[in-house]
Amino acid sequence: MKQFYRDLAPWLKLLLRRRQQFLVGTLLVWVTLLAGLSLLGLSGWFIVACALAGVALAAGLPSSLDVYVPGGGIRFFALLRTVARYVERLYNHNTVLTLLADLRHRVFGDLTRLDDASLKRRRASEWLSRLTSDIDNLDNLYLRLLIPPVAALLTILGVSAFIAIWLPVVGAVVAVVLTLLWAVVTFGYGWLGFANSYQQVSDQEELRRLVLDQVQASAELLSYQTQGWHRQKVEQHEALAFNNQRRLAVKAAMGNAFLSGVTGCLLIATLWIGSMALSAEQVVGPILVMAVIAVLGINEVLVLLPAAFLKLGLSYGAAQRLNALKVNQPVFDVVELPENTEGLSLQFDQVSYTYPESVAPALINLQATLPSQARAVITGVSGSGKSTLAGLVMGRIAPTQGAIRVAGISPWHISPESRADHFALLTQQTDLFDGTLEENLRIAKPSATEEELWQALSSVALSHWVQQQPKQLSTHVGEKGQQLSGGQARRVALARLMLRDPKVVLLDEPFAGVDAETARHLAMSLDQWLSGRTAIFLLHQIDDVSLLPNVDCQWHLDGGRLITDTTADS
Ligand SMILES: Nc1ncnc2c1ncn2[C@@H]1O[C@H](COP(=O)(O)OP(=O)(O)OP(=O)(O)O)[C@@H](O)[C@H]1O
Repeated sequence: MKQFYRDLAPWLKLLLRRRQQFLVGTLLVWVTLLAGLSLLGLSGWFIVACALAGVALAAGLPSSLDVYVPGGGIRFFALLRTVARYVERLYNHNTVLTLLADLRHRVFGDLTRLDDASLKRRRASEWLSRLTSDIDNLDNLYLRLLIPPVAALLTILGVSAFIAIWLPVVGAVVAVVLTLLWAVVTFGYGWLGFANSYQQVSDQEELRRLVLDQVQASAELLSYQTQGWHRQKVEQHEALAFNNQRRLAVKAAMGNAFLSGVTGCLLIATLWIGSMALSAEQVVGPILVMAVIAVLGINEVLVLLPAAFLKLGLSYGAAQRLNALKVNQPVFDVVELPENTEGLSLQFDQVSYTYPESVAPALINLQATLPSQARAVITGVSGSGKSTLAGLVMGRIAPTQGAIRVAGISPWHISPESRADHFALLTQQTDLFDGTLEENLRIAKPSATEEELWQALSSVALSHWVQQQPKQLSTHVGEKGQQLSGGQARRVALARLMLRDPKVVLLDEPFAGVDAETARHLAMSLDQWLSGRTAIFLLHQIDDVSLLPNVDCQWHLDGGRLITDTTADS
């Protein structure tokens, strides 16, 4: 129970920061419910009173009835119910949208503070579901699990007190039975459906993952003729998830049946006790009818609670998953690198890095120094740790041991803005947006002139090709640059990088995917552009030394260890 509260507490605190809206929203729901019940009760009273007055007159007995006051009351409650419901919907929807914004802001903030290794541990679709369905489930906490039960309890107490004015015993019975019923359909049902609804969170995520795999990897599955095997996996999981949902639906149906059963019995009890009071002339007929109709209407107040509380596990599961985003988030003061620095030196001091959930370290005791404005080439076979090293230098992950320093400062501690200004990395994977060439280039420098864009394209031997395109700079590159060849897309990424003015540059396989002549062109452009910057080339092997002029250090990564004794002076 303690753990349950601890997991939900941060989100409840966030929701209750808007407690004023919560109170007004609850009050509006309460007024709407009371107006509805009052309308029902008063109408019942009025119809019976009219009928009795009519019967008395028909029997020749003197009888009178003031129809104006109750008639006015009925109109008042009818209007109040409509207006209160309208205002309540407007107000609570506004509150819910504000809360959604609060929640998204908080979760998005947590996501942006995650390091590369944590981000890579999950798929983009999983992060998306944190931002969408998990947040919606937490939002339900407010909309379905906080406001309705409070409004329902207040209504129960209000109706019981109202009945007790004429029928104290009935009022007491109604209060006790409905309060117990309220406890059962809230706490009891929360407990009853917890395991199933908690399971539903992971079921949905797993199902989404499997279906996405089925679609995304359809080409591979088709070529290996294994789409049936994978579809079977999806179907098996779907069946499990469906079973779980069915159990939850059965519980919800049983909950409603139980609720109707208890309120039905309460209605009979009210009628029975009230009839005894009527025959003892303690109460008049119309009042008894009003009490019975009020009890009848109370069903409406409670009817949504069982289904909402059966899904408590959904909100709890979502809270737990979102809480996990905060784990390992470091707390430190970020620093800025000086604006106009000439160059930045790099120092690795016994740096080791082990990925979370990995046993073997990816990098072991790296010891090296790269002076400011110097160039290094680091070679290493696939899996030797080159990308990990790049992630460390870029400050995307922090060393698990040792220290890495850029101009004496740990990159991990440098602000993201300052890092973006001073550091640049060309990764092996090309990330282009589904837009035009110009839009993709301007991401690096929105204020770039057209001349600068052409210059950058010319540096990567693409200007000629772009000039031949009908739309030139407005040529669409497609999603992830799919309308370009692999080599062209990488060159666009390189041109984008060259539009900036970073002091530390890391180039992961800059010559991959291009022919020998283009590679020479790139090497020449890079040589000029890298002058005055500190640079590291990350390569599997050196195929052509002439592509790497002016290299000061040549290092080799072997199984995560850096061998620095191969010094080149070209
Ligand atoms: N996100 C990750 N989680 C766990 N282990 C990882 C992760 N990324 C890389 N590794 C492991 O770390 C080691 C170094 O990987 P890294 O990607 O740095 O190698 P690399 O030299 O860049 O390889 P390549 O040339 O193929 O890109 C490998 O053993 C790899 O399995």
